Parts: sequence; C-alpha cells; structure tokens
Amino acid sequence: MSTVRPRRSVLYMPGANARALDKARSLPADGLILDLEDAVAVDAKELARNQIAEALKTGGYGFREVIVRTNGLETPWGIDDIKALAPLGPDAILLPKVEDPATILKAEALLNEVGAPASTTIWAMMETPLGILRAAEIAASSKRLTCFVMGTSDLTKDLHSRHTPMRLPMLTSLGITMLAARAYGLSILDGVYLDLKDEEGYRASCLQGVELGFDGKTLIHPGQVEGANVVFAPSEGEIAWSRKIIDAFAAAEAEGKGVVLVEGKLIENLHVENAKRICALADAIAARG
Ligand SMILES: CC(C)(COP(=O)(O)OP(=O)(O)OC[C@H]1O[C@@H](n2cnc3c(N)ncnc32)[C@H](O)[C@@H]1OP(=O)(O)O)[C@@H](O)C(=O)NCCC(=O)NCCSC(=O)C[C@H](O)C(=O)O
Ligand SMILES: [Mg+2]
Repeated sequence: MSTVRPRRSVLYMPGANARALDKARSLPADGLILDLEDAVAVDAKELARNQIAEALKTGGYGFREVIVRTNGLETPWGIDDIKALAPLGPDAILLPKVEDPATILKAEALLNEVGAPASTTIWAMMETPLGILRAAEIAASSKRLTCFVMGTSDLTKDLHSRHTPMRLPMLTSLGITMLAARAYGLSILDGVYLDLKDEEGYRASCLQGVELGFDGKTLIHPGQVEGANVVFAPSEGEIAWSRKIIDAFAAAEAEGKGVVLVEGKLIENLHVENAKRICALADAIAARG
C-alpha cells in the first residue's frame, strides 16, 4: 500500500501571494503547495521565499500537508530555496522538472546537509519528456522520494500536444508515470485543470483521474477543492462493499476457504487487500472531520 494519507486535493499558491498563504489555513484542501517556481515572477523570488519562511514559522495549517515547490536546482534560486526552507520542516520539498535520479540524490544530500527533519520528504514534478522516459529510475532513486506530481501544462507544451477533454495526448505520459509510481510505492497526483469556469469539464477530469489510479489532483483555485475532495474520496457504496467483503472473506478463511462468493461475485485475497486500502483511506478522511 503506497499511502493512506488523504491527498485528494492539493492546492498550489504563489509564494508571493500573502493573502493566499494566509487563506490556505482555512481551506479544506488535503495539501498546499507553496510555490516558488513558475507562479512567481523573477523579481518576486526573494519576497516569495521570505513569505513562505514566515508562513512555515507561523504554522497553523493543521491537518493539511505543506509542500514547498522550489525553483530548479540548476537555477540561481533552487539551492538557496532548499537551504532557507527545508530546515523549517515542511512536509515535503517539491522539485520541478525532474529529469534524472541525480537531481533527487542532490536534493537529498542538501536536505541532510542543512539538517532538514527526517519527516521532510521529497516530491518530484514529472513534466518533461525526458523525465517521463526515466520515471522508473527516478522513482527508485531514494527512499526520501514519496510522491510524483504530474505537470501536465509543461508536458503539453513540450509534446506540442493540446489540452483535450479526454486527454488522449496525455495518456501515455500519465500511464508510464503511474506504473513507475506504483512499482516503487510512491503516491501520485494528477495535473491541474486550467479552466476555472468549466465545472463540468473539471469534474470529468477528476473522475478520469480516479479511474487512472491517481491519489488526488493538484489544483489552482480554492473553488476546485471541494470537487476533488468528493470525487477522490471512496463513495459510501464503495466503503459499504469493502467492509462487507472484508467480513465475508474473514469468515470464509476461518472455515479454511481461500475464496468466497459475495452477492454472486468471486472475492479473493487481492480484492480484500484493495478493500482494506479503501477503508483505511475512508477512516483517515473521516478522522479529518
Ligand atoms: C488563478 C488565480 C490568479 C486567480 O486569483 P484571484 O483572481 O485572486 O481569484 P479569486 O478572486 O477568485 O479568489 C478568491 C479568493 O481565493 C483566494 N485564492 C485564489 N487563489 C488561491 C490559491 N491558489 N490559494 C489560496 N487562496 C487563493 C483569493 O486570495 C481570494 O481570497 P479572498 O481575498 O479571501 O476573497 C489564483 O487562483 C492563483 O494564483 N492560482 C494559483 C496559480 C498557480 O499557483 N500556478 C502555478 C501552479 S500550476 C503549475 O505550475 C502546474 C505544473 O507545473 C504544470 O506544468 O502543469
Ligand atoms: Mg510545470
């Protein structure tokens, strides 16, 4: 099981936007990405870093995971971003445009060097053709790497493809990265939906994300949080079915059987494993209140 930590809704906000950093303390998002990279203009990089440092020191984000997206390590800011912010103990440092295992290992060495707590993990943006082709090597590179985040805007640009309703041009990249994440026990989050006015399209993209296996979706506006929280949570029906087959299988096992029929459907251990994952996720969401 890769994770039972709910990551249904993970909201980006520009580190230069003090109002957003504050407002995030009251939003029902499972995670917050405090961004230093593409949402922050060059002239505002230092301001954004200082404001994120203040936000981390002040805290108050409660159950929400707090992730800092740094600039790339090869840019003039990336290494200083890590040096300044990793010691303050965010839940994760998110590296943009990761294309090789060496980048993860370099970030890991930096985290150790600056004394970041062991609880600060590394997340990687998967958003370039080379990064996708090396997804498995990257996923295997470090135990400190715990999550992939799809960067579908950068990918669409680099592939010269288009944003389409069912995302056919994106499916190869999503699939390859999904395989790598699951093979190495990482969480994986879907990319952002850019059209804030298109509620129907947004919901369809969340549903597609669930079907593809994503743990949740990255978001750009508070108005998207609730939709993702609903669609990426197990439904009442799924929870009830999961509890039912767990109980039925346990009873069958007690009689020395390895399979059981529930409502005419064959249930084996693999279904029970999945049912336990669903129940653990549902319990973790319920504990959030
Ligand atoms: C898109 C926005 C610029 C819109 O901002 P705004 O015009 O302020 O929206 P609203 O007036 O509707 O805002 C209402 C209130 O909500 C707050 N707000 C808005 N957005 C956020 C947010 N992201 N986080 C927290 N709070 C937010 C406003 O302050 C208003 O609050 P109040 O004053 O109380 O009314 C804006 O939403 C925005 O900047 N979004 C994030 C954009 C971003 O971070 N982009 C980069 C990440 S996406 C990416 O890079 C993907 C990847 O790399 C790839 O390649 O795919
Ligand atoms: Mg990007």
